[in-house]
Amino acid sequence: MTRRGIREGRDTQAPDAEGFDVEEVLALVNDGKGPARPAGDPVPGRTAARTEGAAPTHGPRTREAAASPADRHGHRHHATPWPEARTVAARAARSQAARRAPVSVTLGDALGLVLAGPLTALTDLPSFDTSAMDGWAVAGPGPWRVRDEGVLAGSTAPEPLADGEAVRIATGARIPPDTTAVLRSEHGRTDAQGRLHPTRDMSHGQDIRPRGQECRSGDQLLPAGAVVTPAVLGLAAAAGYDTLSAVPRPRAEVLVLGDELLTEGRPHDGLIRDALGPMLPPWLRALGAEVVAVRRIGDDEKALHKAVSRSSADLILTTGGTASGPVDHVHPVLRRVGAELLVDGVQARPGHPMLLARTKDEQHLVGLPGNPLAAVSGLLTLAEPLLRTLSARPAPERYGMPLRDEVHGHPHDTRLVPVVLRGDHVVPLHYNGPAMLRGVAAADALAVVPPGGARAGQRAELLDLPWATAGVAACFT
Ligand SMILES: Nc1nc2c(c(=O)[nH]1)N[C@H]1C(S)=C(S)[C@@H](COP(=O)(O)OP(=O)(O)OC[C@H]3O[C@@H](n4cnc5c(N)ncnc54)[C@H](O)[C@@H]3O)O[C@H]1N2
Ligand code: MOO
Repeated sequence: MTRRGIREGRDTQAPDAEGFDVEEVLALVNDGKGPARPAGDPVPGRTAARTEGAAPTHGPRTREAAASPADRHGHRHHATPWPEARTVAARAARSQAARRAPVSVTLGDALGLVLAGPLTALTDLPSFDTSAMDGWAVAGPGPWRVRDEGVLAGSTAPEPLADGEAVRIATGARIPPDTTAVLRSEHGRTDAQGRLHPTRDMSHGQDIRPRGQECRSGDQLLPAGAVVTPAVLGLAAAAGYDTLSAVPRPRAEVLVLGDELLTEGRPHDGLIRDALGPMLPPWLRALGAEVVAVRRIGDDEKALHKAVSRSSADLILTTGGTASGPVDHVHPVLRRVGAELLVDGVQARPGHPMLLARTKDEQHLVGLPGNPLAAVSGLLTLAEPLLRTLSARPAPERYGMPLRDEVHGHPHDTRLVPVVLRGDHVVPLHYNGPAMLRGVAAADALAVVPPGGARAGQRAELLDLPWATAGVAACFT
């Protein structure tokens, strides 16, 4: 089923049946008659939207990763275009050094991983001739004499049948040698002498699943690179596997910067709650990572340097400190550790100060801006493609849907705007400012709005939020 198919299927249910009241969300929906307060978009793009017909498209760029040093006085001149930033991030971890060797994992631990080699059948499936129905195994044409003892699933090798003989058999039981067909229980009747008669025509081999019908031992069932889904776990178990060879989850470490952050209670005295510490670990797990640590570093350059230089994670994510404020320590620390800046600012709103650096041959760092929606933007722009490469996951199929409403654009930068799916359209949400999570918390996806904006009815590329497609339990456990 296509993504659209899934969507349409879901949308045919009354939204209220899911406990999700459209009216409740109207306060968030960008319908032009929404809250008096504007959407919180800080960019000077409101007039630019009127040039919507001329909105540039995201063509592929050939320029290699921006390796320029950080400029503490602004990012504009070397900021990477948004589509290119994603490509750079996806390619950054392709080197042998960045990849980890496959691991053997039990089926119970393999969900969501990617197969490091093909899944090859360890047995024929079915591994013996099997009854497809409850009924009788019969030999030759009826009527048949019925044996006293039946054959159940899991029972040892049954005795061969003689011509004119039948035996009670259960679905999944081994077919006795010389059986010619299985007669379904609803298609047979026993006469006064105890002889079994068919009540309808039957064909030779009917309702027998022959050994090897699905596969022969050694057949390739799935190629290397397949994602282990619940169905793959079932197939692997059926085919005889106890463990699978898989690409391990990349290890991610989160470093939360900022002296102003509280970990509990209400904001007070200029202090605010840390929104990223609780949000990032489950989201990173949904993107394929194993989160090895979340550390709170404050605004302490020494502590940040120590944490970065000691980390053995495949990916370090910092939050905050990417801009040019007095305590924005990410760039200085990257210089101190001799990191190579691959992306230093992205032409994206929110989140333009986001960055990607190679700290060691086998280690990368994604600097997420501190504003929470800007951090989400950095997560989806840089961390998602990088983790996808490291975990060998396939790139999701790109797709888009028409916007119900016009979305104002930034003159130069790509905007990522939280949207909800409603029928054949996506509806942009209010509260999409860089410091706000209210929009994205109600959203199904982020719409990619090209520089210059998008008209109502214009198709926008969508970045799925993992829980919108898979459900919270499926993607986070
Ligand atoms: N002179 C300039 N100042 C700023 C620019 C700029 O281009 N020039 N860009 C602005 C933009 S856009 C963003 S986004 C932020 C990025 O700032 P940083 O990455 O350095 O982040 P901080 O300054 O540390 O924090 C920004 C903001 O976010 C709050 N924050 C930080 N961490 C968290 C957290 N874990 N949970 C919730 N909120 C958090 C922090 O208190 C600040 O309010 O820079 C602009 N400035
Ligand atoms: O536009 Mo910033 O990058 O506030 O998020």
